[in-house]
Formats: sequence, C-alpha cells, structure tokens
Amino acid sequence: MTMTEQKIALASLSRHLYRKGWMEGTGGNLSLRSAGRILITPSGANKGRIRGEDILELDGEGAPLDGGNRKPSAETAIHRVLYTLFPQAGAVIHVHTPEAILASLRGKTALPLPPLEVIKGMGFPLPEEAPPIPIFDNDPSVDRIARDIENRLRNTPAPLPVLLIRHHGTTVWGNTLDDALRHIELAEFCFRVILSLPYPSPAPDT
Ligand SMILES: CSC[C@@H](O)[C@@H](O)C(=O)COP(=O)(O)O
Ligand SMILES: [Zn+2]
Repeated sequence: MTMTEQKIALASLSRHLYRKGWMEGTGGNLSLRSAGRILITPSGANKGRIRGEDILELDGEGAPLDGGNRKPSAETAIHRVLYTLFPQAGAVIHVHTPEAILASLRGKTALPLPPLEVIKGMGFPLPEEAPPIPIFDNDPSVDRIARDIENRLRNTPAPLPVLLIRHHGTTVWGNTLDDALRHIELAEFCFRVILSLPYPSPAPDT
C-alpha cells in the first residue's frame, strides 16, 4: 500500500469510528507506522471529516514532514511510546467512549477481565486466564502519561494490546490497522459486558 493509500485508509477508519460515536468532539486519534515514519491524525480535527490529505507524516523523531499549519495529534507521544515498546506494532487507535471511562473507574492500576471468549481476538488464547487491562492516570501532560506507560509496560509487558487512561479513553495497538480495529472493537465490547455486571463484584460463592 502506498503512503497515500495508507493515509486514505487511516482517514476512512477515523470517519468510521466517529460514526460509531467513539471519537466525538475531536476526541480520539489514529496512527500507522510505515517505513520508519508515523502517519497520524491532526490535532483538534473533527475525526468524522478527516480526509487522506489531512493525515500528517512524522519522521523518526516525531517531527512533521509535510509542514503546513496542521499539528499532529496532541497524543503523539503515546503513539510513539507504544511503537517503541512493541516493535511489531504497525497501528495505534485511541478512542473516547463512556464505557471506557466508566470501566477505567473500576480498578486502581488494572481492570480485571471476566473470561470472555472474545479475549482470544486480542491475542490471548485462554479467556479463563484473562489478564487485566492496565489503567493509567490521566494527566494534562501527555508526556507524563506516555512516560508512565513506558515505565510500567517496559517492566511488565501488557499481555493484551489494550490500555485504559482513567477518565479519558482506550488505546490499542496492533500489527496492522485491521488488527488494531479488531482490538478496539473487542476491548469496547468487554467494557460493555463489564459495566453490565454488578460492581463491586460479589465475592465468589464459597
Ligand atoms: C476533546 S479534547 C480530546 C484531546 O484532548 C485528546 O484526548 C484526544 O483524544 C484528541 O486529541 P488530538 O490532538 O485531536 O489527537
Ligand atoms: Zn484522548
């Protein structure tokens, strides 16, 4: 796929996620890693109106290559940290959903997952041993969030390609854009199931 075709695919997925109600009010951002560069959505844009020509191309240091007055996502640092931590990652998706925000309140540093079959779709074979989803504190400084993610996930690799930022949203990664889309859909599916369960979870019958 050419760089232009990749930009078009990223913009199309942005519009798709916006239509799902997952990127309202300029929330959310998406990126692709391609040939050592990052293609990423512009900051502050309505994600339902993004076109291929709006996607920014960043060099290896995260500097925009195509200039102009558009700025890359304010959360570029988070995308870059995930690409550094996960060399196989080719795409990152970040959305704002009410379900993610409510789920992020159900754990201090991690959200326990019930043994849902769909967890297999996020690359973990044994749903009955589902690992928790890491939760990171939100912060006005995105760099601080990125550093927190790097420090924690460098030492305890995330078994699932998903993380939650409290009061904020969900971020997933995948080898391809299709993988990342599957991961975000299944992560949000899990949050909807979790929110329908009693909380705090009753102690298991003894
Ligand atoms: C509605 S403000 C949302 C932003 O602060 C941020 O959280 C976000 O997800 C979108 O930022 P952006 O810079 O457009 O990529
Ligand atoms: Zn956000």
